Amino acid sequence: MKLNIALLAGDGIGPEVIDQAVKVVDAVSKKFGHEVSWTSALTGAAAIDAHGEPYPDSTHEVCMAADAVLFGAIGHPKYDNDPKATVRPEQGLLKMRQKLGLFANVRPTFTFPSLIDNSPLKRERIEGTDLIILRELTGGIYFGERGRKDDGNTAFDTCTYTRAEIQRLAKLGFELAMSRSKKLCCVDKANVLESSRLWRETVQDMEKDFPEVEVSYEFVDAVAMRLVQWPSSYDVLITENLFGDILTDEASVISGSMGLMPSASKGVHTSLYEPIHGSYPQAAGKDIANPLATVLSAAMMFEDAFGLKAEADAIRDVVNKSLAEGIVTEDIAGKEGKAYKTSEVGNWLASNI
Ligand SMILES: NC(=O)C1=CN([C@@H]2O[C@H](COP(=O)(O)OP(=O)(O)OC[C@H]3O[C@@H](n4cnc5c(N)ncnc54)[C@H](O)[C@@H]3O)[C@@H](O)[C@H]2O)C=CC1
Ligand SMILES: CC(C)CC(=O)C(=O)O
Ligand SMILES: [Mg+2]
Repeated sequence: MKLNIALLAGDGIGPEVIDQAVKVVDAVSKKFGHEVSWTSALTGAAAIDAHGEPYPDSTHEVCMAADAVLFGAIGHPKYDNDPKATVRPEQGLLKMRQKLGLFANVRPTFTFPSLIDNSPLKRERIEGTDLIILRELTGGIYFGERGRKDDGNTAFDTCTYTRAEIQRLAKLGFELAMSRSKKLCCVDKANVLESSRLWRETVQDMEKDFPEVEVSYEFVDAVAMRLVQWPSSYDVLITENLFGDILTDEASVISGSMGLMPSASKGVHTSLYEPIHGSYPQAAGKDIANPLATVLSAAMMFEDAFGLKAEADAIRDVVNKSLAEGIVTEDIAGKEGKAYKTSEVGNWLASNI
């Protein structure tokens, strides 16, 4: 099979973790007889430096022409520490999600058998965790009207959702629940927010179309607590953009590191695969970041975008093997264990696949 993949490395550790994913994708493709064609393009601060904007049209064209997009991360401290910057890398991420119509971000949270004791949470709490947070990705407060009042001292951001936006995300959530344990949790703040009340009302209306799915409705503040208290009690959770962003970083603690959690962003025009973490600027250029979240995102790409499950499983198997054998970066190795470089982990994965 010919696999046309757009490659957006981005900023910070993005290029380093993407390099490892490319090695693994090339290795698994070789093993299974696929031909990979990579087309690279700039996003984020790298694109601002080269083109003056963080998601140039040329990058969009590359994404649209590809069968799938593999993305690293964007973000640079020079913008993070300058609140007055008007062009920012993150605008590129949002524009990319919007222009590609990537409305559903599938973020699984799971544990790795050999890492259970790496989590700061107790083994008995997290064992058996296998949940998916389905985060709405092109609506809500990240895309709503925002600004400053004339006095400059009052700022506002608006959270807006339409019924149709909620329905398309919730439909995926119900379908996902049907393919798993038939349990769905709608996470909102309907005791306060009108947009959350529309979420709840819309999901309640959809229940009749999926009578086998047991739906619960929980407030986001309580979910933030229960997620680390008793994560294995959840299966599929659906939620809006901001809540999903925050809850998934929190949930990564269950697995043991932010550097482990992959995601798939499903869309109208294409699908994009990306780690849930950011550009981790403190580690940029040091060859220490964990590449596994990006490698596992590539596994999701094989399964979802190309329907190649055996290839995806081969990647997951070699990742599990690397963890079991201690071929891990410093975030997992801890103070006593041997820490491998990002590139060493990538090389090991590619040669053991
Ligand atoms: N999708 C994206 O491109 C995202 C971009 N960002 C951007 O990234 C920049 C940094 O943001 P932060 O809030 O510091 O989030 P971050 O996710 O980059 O890093 C937070 C912490 O998570 C850990 N971490 C993240 N990735 C890791 C990896 N691969 N291996 C080991 N540990 C890892 C590190 O302890 C790090 O300090 C900002 O400019 C932000 O806007 C943030 C989140 C997502
Ligand atoms: C710019 C942010 C919305 C990026 C982020 O934190 C994420 O997508 O998880
Ligand atoms: Mg985030």
